[in-house]
Amino acid sequence: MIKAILTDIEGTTSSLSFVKEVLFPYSKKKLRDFVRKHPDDPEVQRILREVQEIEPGNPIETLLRWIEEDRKVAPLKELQGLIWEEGYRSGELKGHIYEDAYEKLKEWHERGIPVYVYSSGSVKAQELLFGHTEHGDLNYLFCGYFDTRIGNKKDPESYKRIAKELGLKPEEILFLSDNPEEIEAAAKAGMKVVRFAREGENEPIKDFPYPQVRSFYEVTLD
Ligand SMILES: CSCCC(=O)C(=O)COP(=O)(O)O
Ligand SMILES: [Mg+2]
Repeated sequence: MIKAILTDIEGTTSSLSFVKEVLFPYSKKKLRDFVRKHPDDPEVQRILREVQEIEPGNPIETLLRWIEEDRKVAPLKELQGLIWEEGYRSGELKGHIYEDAYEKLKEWHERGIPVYVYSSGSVKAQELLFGHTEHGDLNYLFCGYFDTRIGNKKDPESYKRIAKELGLKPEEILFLSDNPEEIEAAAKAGMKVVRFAREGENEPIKDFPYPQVRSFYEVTLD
């Protein structure tokens, strides 16, 4: 029996194009200035040090390249969260959520089914996105958030760790994602899984051994 739902963001609750064509370019455009304006901010300085530990050299150039390469690296994701915060607060950014995701998440919330988020975006970035949607602040729909600090999304161990943190068996959790490698990792850990192939974003994969849907309306908890 499913006791909790764990959902990805990009390509699942929210559109790929919002992340790739709005959020990523925004962080790329603002990164240099943001770092320059925060020379004494301990969090920014800690992030820059962590970047240099991963890759020695100029951390700003490294971060800009990582954005281009869509690297899911914790310090990049944390810095992006800080940069996006300014955009959300000024109203320049609005978090995207698909209508079907909004409706189904609301329904699950009303039925008392706990929903958690697991995204490569930092926890702060996740809360900002859902905190600034056209439906207002939707963070009440979620019981908790996980990012890559718990582990890589393509590693089955990350899903076992999440289940342990939630005090549940992996088979009691339903994981939703558009990424087939994440789906395979979660299934390997023992979770129930559903892959999202949203119209115009992803195609269903032929002979994929797990269920695939076009929207949240097709997700059932039996
Ligand atoms: C939290 S919004 C930004 C999403 C992001 O930075 C990203 O890399 C998307 O990762 P996901 O795991 O949600 O597909
Ligand atoms: Mg995704």
